[in-house]
Amino acid sequence: RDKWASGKLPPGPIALPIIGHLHLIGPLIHHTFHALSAKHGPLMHLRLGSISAIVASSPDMAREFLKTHELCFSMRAGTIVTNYVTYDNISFAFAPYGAYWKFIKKISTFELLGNRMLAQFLPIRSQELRSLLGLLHEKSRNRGRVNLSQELLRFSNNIICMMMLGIRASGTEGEAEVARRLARDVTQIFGEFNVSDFVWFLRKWDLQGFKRRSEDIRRRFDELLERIVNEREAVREEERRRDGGKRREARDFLDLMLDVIEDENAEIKLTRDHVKALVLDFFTAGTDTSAASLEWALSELINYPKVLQKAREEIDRVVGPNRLVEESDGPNLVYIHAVIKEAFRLHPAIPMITRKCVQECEIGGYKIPENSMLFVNMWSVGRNPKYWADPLEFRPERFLESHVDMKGQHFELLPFGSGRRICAGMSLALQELPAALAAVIQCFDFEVVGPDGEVVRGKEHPVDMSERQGLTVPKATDLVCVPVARAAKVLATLG
Ligand code: HEM
Repeated sequence: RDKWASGKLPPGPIALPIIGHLHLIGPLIHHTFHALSAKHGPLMHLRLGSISAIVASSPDMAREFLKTHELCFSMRAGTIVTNYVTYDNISFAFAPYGAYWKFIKKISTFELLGNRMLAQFLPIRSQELRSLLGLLHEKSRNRGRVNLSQELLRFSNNIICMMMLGIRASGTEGEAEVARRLARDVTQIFGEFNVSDFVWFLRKWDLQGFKRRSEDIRRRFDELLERIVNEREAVREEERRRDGGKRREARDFLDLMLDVIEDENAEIKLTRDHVKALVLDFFTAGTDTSAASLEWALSELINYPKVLQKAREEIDRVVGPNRLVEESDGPNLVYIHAVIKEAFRLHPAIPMITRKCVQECEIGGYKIPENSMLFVNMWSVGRNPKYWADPLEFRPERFLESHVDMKGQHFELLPFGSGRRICAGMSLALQELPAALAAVIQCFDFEVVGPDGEVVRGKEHPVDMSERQGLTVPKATDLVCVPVARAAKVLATLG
């Protein structure tokens, strides 16, 4: 409080005593911040109970915070729930910027999500894609319905589960299914507003039931992981006995991590809890984000048939009528990439990049207090007519002539964030997403099923585009469709 008294804070609405601006916060926080920044400008200060929050809503401000003053914002803003669920804050995404984070960053950049592993897991990604297309094909034979939101989630979760733990969903009660449900629960609860985080005298209270829910999530996750790690340790032991003590080549993330635990000379000593927290991290960071991004891109294509047609023309031109799109086609699918960028502009899976200020600094002539939470509202930037003509139109052409990429250097489009804390799974996502989207539209047309269970006919934009609250923002209502097969020769190759 003393610090706030000296130095000028960025502008913001008038605060109420004690709660500050908490009463203004709606369930979709990025919408609230978008509306408020339209009035108070691209650099705004809010008082959320006893916590100072800074909201940045322009490319220039994003650059100031994420690049110019990167080190002051190199930590993520954790909450009571994230601290607890991530095994008391030992995950990658919520770890403070320091030796542990650097160690994990190195492993994930060069080993787990490095080029070698991405290439090693290519057959898994292709297999999962084929399995998704196979299901759609099967349904298309008798005009069956498919909940695409769920199937896309299963697709991305299976890929992550295989990369992390070597498991995939084969039924409805398998371990990967449990992991999939957990991943959604985690991203949902991480993005909800817990008043106890902001009003100090409510810290001990659990007015909204967050404590109970997070305990339930951590217990379910812990049980699942204990089982998987125990089984894996038994297999490793057995293999070692059989192979005369020889260490086997790491097959997935879990193997890699167990190697580090056993390595007495490792730079950082990891425990089982670290491994669990890291697995949780990758599950939640990698599952929902990829699925939601595909869900939004596909929904926009269904709502904009001319764009869909253009995307297909490109696929037909680049890939031809006889084979399925592959990841290696990616660089030639220029329009598909523009579609992905346009979908990210309007629907960044993580709408706000959230960090914590670890050192007081001055930005735009204003004081940014230490410990304040930073929200860079990329959802808002993507919808601002100052930066985009007709921002609400889905028009991938705007990216065809532009130099804007998604790798954190162009601050008008930051779907994966920027700087040191940029998304660890960006390369994986940028390989997986275009190929998956292209393959789905190469093989199928979709008739949308509305909330009344009937196929929607004659409506200009048949897919409802409202958003669900959470750290990641998927569609509020599932995308349910009747798939209609269109590329017979390609489908025949699926077997
Ligand atoms: C379309 C897919 C994805 C999107 C849109 C996305 C987006 C993001 C964003 C916006 C951040 C915050 C970056 C920042 O603070 O600057 C992030 C962080 C992170 N992402 Fe992703 N992500 C995706 C897929 C993945 C995948 C597949 C994985 C892992 C397999 C992953 C792992 C992570 C991790 C570990 C972090 C935290 C990094 C850190 O704190 O240093 N993400 N992601």
